[in-house]
Amino acid sequence: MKVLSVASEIYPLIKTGGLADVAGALPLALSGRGVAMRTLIPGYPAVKAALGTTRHLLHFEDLIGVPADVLEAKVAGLDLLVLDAPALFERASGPYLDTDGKDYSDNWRRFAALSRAGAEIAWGALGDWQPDLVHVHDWQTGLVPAYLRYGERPAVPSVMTIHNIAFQGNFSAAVFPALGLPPHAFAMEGVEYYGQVGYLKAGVQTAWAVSTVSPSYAEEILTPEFGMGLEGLLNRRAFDLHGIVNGIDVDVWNPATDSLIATNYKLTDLRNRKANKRAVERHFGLVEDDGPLFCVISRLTWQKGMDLVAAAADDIVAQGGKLAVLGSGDAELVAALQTAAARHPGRVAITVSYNEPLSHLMQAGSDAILIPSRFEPCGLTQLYGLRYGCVPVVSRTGGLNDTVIDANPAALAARSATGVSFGPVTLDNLKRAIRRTIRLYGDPKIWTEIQKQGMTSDVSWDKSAALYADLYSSLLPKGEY
Ligand SMILES: Nc1ncnc2c1ncn2[C@@H]1O[C@H](COP(=O)(O)OP(=O)(O)O[C@H]2O[C@H](CO)[C@@H](O)[C@H](O)[C@H]2O)[C@@H](O)[C@H]1O
Repeated sequence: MKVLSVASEIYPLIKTGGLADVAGALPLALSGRGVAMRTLIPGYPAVKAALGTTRHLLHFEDLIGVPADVLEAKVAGLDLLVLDAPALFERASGPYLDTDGKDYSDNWRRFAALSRAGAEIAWGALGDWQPDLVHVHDWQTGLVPAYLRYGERPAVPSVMTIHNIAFQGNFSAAVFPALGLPPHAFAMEGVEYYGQVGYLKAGVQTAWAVSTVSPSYAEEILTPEFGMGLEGLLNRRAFDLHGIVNGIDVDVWNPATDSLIATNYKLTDLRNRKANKRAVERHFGLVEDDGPLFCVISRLTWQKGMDLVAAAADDIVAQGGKLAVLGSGDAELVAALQTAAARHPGRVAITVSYNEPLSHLMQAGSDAILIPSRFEPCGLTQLYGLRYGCVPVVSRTGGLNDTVIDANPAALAARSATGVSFGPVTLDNLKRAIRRTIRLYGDPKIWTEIQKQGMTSDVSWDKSAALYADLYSSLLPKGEY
């Protein structure tokens, strides 16, 4: 089966969050299941710099107002189609934001162009390669299924995956005429969304199937609390809505072979984690002792409950713990965490940056990772934590709920506990969960058991890749696959 994936970021070429990890891992996970996936991504400077040999496949004279080309390249086992449109993608700062941290004012055009190119390729523009199905991710590619639906060309099945419903890509109705959709597409059953053009809404409305990245989150987004305005439409599409939990690339994230950590270790020699703990403490300027070391690796946002982490820091320290934070994001939350660090030199520290190698070392050396998200479609850092024996302390929501087994008395007795979970998300409940974690840490036998149970839980893509392959097959003409 041939599948075109369209995504606005992909690991290891360009990454601002979990979407990149999934877009990069899924093609590899699916290749053993009879799915040949090619991924269309924008030609940002970082992407073009990583390409090596390319082949020119396609030229657009006017792709939503600009000329563009499609190049083919193979990088890190990925079969890439790169949309080379310098006017849209060659920018000095990140994929979505300018140097002041504001959305590029032409994001509507940039991602309409990506989507339009995806639709043209789906219709066979490459000539010798036409996909059987298109899989698109998040609002940046939400117009692909809409173009396919309104294109008056042969139907192509599509799957739209929601990684984060908080980002919806809503733009003024004034951009609609430039999108190249027929006038009747600007309607409730099309791309119109509360008087605007909604890219994610368009995708959810017009894709053949919709998925999100965990079963719990697929239930949650049917409610007003989590649906963020899309719950009505999602309820209408509930039969076509699937929750498939993310996996991780267990080769990239393997403590036994990871070259980004200080000392490699396996389940059988967890004592080697200590050298990594010392390395984390040194990096962050924390005192070197055996008290529990908590870490955070996250976008610093309200979604991720980072205000609560800042408020819980005093409690961690009062109980002999330490806290190392790696992240970037909202200035207010950065300031709150920096203030906590200033209150507790040597006990609380923050590195404000995006640092992939450091994130590996932190998973390898910290005792526990705090993830008190207010909503979490899946979450990947708890999966990395499980794989690295860094015990996840998570809120009971979305994918966190589906992937971490709380160390309650029953789970401890059954030897199935893999972390600590709490809910609802309040400061008191987070503090209670931290206290419980520190108590568990105080009993080395139980703690090691929790670590080992986490390290042996299946966080690979195996099961979920099979579910995606089944979902794709279910959309193709019967008997074809
Ligand atoms: N400062 C930093 N330095 C280095 N690495 C950092 C970092 N900050 C974050 N990361 C990394 O970025 C990724 C974040 O992925 P998450 O799944 O936790 O959240 P995100 O909200 O981005 O993804 C959305 O999409 C994913 C994919 O579906 C869902 O799991 C998730 O719930 C949803 O919100 C992880 O690989 C993490 O290690």
